[in-house]
Amino acid sequence: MEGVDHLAHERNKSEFDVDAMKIVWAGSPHAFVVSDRISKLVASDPGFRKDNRSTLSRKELFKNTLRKAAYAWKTIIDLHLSEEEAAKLRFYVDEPAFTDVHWGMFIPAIKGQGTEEQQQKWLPLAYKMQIIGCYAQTELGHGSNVQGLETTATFDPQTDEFIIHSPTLTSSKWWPGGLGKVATHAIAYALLIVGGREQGVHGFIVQLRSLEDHSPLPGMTVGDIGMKFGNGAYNAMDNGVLRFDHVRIPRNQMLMRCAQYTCLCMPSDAKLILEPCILIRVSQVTCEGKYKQSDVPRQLVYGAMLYVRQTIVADASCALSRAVCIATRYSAVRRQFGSQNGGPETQVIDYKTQQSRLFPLLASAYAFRFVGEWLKWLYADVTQRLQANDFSTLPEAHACTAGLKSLTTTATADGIEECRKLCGGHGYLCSSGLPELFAVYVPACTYEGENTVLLLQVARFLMKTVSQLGSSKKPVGTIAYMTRVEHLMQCRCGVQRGFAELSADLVEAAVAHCQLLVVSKFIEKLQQEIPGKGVKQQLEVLCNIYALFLLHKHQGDFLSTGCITPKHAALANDELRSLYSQVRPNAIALVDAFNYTDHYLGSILGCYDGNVYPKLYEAAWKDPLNESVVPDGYHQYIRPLLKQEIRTARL
Ligand SMILES: CC/C=C\C/C=C\C/C=C\CCCC(=O)SCCNC(=O)CCNC(=O)[C@H](O)C(C)(C)COP(=O)(O)OP(=O)(O)OC[C@H]1O[C@@H](n2cnc3c(N)ncnc32)[C@H](O)[C@@H]1OP(=O)(O)O
Ligand SMILES: Cc1cc2nc3c(=O)[nH]c(=O)nc-3n(C[C@H](O)[C@H](O)[C@H](O)COP(=O)(O)OP(=O)(O)OC[C@H]3O[C@@H](n4cnc5c(N)ncnc54)[C@H](O)[C@@H]3O)c2cc1C
Repeated sequence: MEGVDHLAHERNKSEFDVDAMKIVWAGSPHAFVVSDRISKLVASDPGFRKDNRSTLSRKELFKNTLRKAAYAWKTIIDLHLSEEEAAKLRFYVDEPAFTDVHWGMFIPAIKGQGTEEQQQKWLPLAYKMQIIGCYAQTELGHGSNVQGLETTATFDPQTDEFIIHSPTLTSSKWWPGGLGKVATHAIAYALLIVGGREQGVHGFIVQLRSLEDHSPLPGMTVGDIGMKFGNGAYNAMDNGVLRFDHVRIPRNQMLMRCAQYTCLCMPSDAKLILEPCILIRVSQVTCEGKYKQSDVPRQLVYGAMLYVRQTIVADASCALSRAVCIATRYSAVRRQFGSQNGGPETQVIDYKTQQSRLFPLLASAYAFRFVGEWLKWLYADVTQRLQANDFSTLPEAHACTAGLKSLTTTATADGIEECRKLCGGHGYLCSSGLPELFAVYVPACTYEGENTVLLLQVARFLMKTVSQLGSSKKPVGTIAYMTRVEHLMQCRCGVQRGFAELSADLVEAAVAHCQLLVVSKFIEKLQQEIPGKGVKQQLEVLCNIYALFLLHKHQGDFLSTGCITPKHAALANDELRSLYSQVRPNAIALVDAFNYTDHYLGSILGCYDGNVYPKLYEAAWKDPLNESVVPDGYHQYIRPLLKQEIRTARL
């Protein structure tokens, strides 16, 4: 019945202060208040409904997304929402759209790689959405290998312009979100060519479409790359294709914070030659044409990717927690087998197999939340250091963002699929919310750095650390523990056998390094002051589940390396079962702490009141296929089949 909480009996079992845990999950009392208010605002506004998405064609879906983006922007303006509140509104609207890339990549790239002048010119336009931006780096032929990008930006000293060109089919920009139909501007990454010399890949602000009639500007061939995985909401995103035909842009549209090309003061008869002049080191090119080679890492050009990767880790905890919330609530509602003397059947959440599959994912959602908080701090710290020309932590920041992005997105994608399976057949219904959540989420394992490619970066960082063991450069920060692997030094010559040869094993080592990072940050979180009755105790249980689940999963490695004995392994498994029993009475309260509205969850199986079956039944009849009792096509195809005369004796 409506209005009845079918999960009340579960909520009454809770042994901790759920409201206090909601604040821990949100990050602070302020963050909770903002999230709670904005999520309810979105949920209560029919303009943001999303329950009809699965019945729309791609063009209808896309147009509806444009409508929602415009409606969201109007809501932000009308309600005078802050940047924080606006970001929360876009989050709870929960619609993959061009705005994700505009706010999540285009603006951060200008902030991170634009000079002060460039920021002053372009950011006000972008913040007011008077231009809509996309991040055009990937090409048809290259995505992972950024240095292999083929788009060229050739400097023309005669006109003080860059000529942007797509020299080959494979140099076509391919995948950038928002590019296909909406973006008016792009940050296009291209190989800079100055005076015939290649100067590496840099970012350039390029206008794509007219601000008057939205038509592509001369020299631009641009469109959408077509339908993507499943029929999910990601098809509302216009990932595009773009070819440049000798498009000219002013020199001041090259993002120059990491590099600047200035005119040399040369005798008038000399050809103007431009050399990179890295502003950060204020290594101005002198009038005599002297240029001090700077040691600023060229990878500062990759700054936007560092930023997005750390946001993706936070996103992983959100996506995984959504799936776990659905599967946990449904596991408490669903009963199957186990009836005693005609009594109720057993809740599937009480089966040890269900607990052993579900509770590690619940623990992972919390673990990723906390490591995401730490990674946000690390990113802010490295950004501050860069301002002061301190590049010392940049390699570690790159390794951490790359590794944790890879680890958390893989675990989350796998976890969403596991949650679908934990819900049995009904998990395969769109009304469960899980198929769409999976379809929208899984590209996170690929975009912003393919996960294996990123783990190889972590492996490279670890091997570089090993190679420095014994030197005066002691490992610090997240690799400080490696001082305890001095024995690796002896086998260093083995390690030289070839990174490529060992890469599959090194990727596993990289995963282990990142798992250690997640566990250690969870432990550090528990060392903080955590208010609320029973809250810290619950988090300790979840931390132990996360760590012991990993120990169980990788038992072979721990045993074969002598890190644990078989006795330890047995004790760990026993403890894990005990921990599952401790979580069981608190499971519903632990997912309530995510504070998701039914609108945001978009799942009948995960609805707050647990009133699943009537809602499933009601939803079925809303499917367009049930608009007529006799389906279209019956008279044309089925009736002739049923009425056909059997002409051959054989049948
Ligand atoms: C939810 C997200 C929210 C908002 C986003 C909006 C919408 C969501 C939807 C989609 C977003 C996705 C958008 C995209 O996909 S954008 C395109 C992303 N593309 C990539 O990530 C490309 C991946 N490839 C790379 O990053 C690089 O090519 C590379 C693999 C790292 C190799 O680079 P390369 O130049 O060849 O360098 P190496 O020779 O491997 O290394 C040299 C040296 O540099 C160091 N390094 C590499 N990268 C970085 C970095 N980013 N920062 C700092 N340092 C870096 C590397 O460690 C090495 O150092 P050594 O000391 O070992 O020399
Ligand atoms: C939904 C979605 C949205 C996107 N949005 C954007 C966007 O807005 N802007 C943008 O610029 N791009 C975007 N991209 C593109 C995305 O960034 C790239 O697809 C991604 O970086 C992976 O690159 P790739 O496609 O070249 O993969 P590849 O590198 O071709 O990967 C193919 C396989 O090769 C393997 N591999 C590659 N190199 C190595 C190596 N050195 N050693 C071992 N194995 C290797 C990989 O592990 C993988 O298994 C998006 C992609 C998707 C799916």
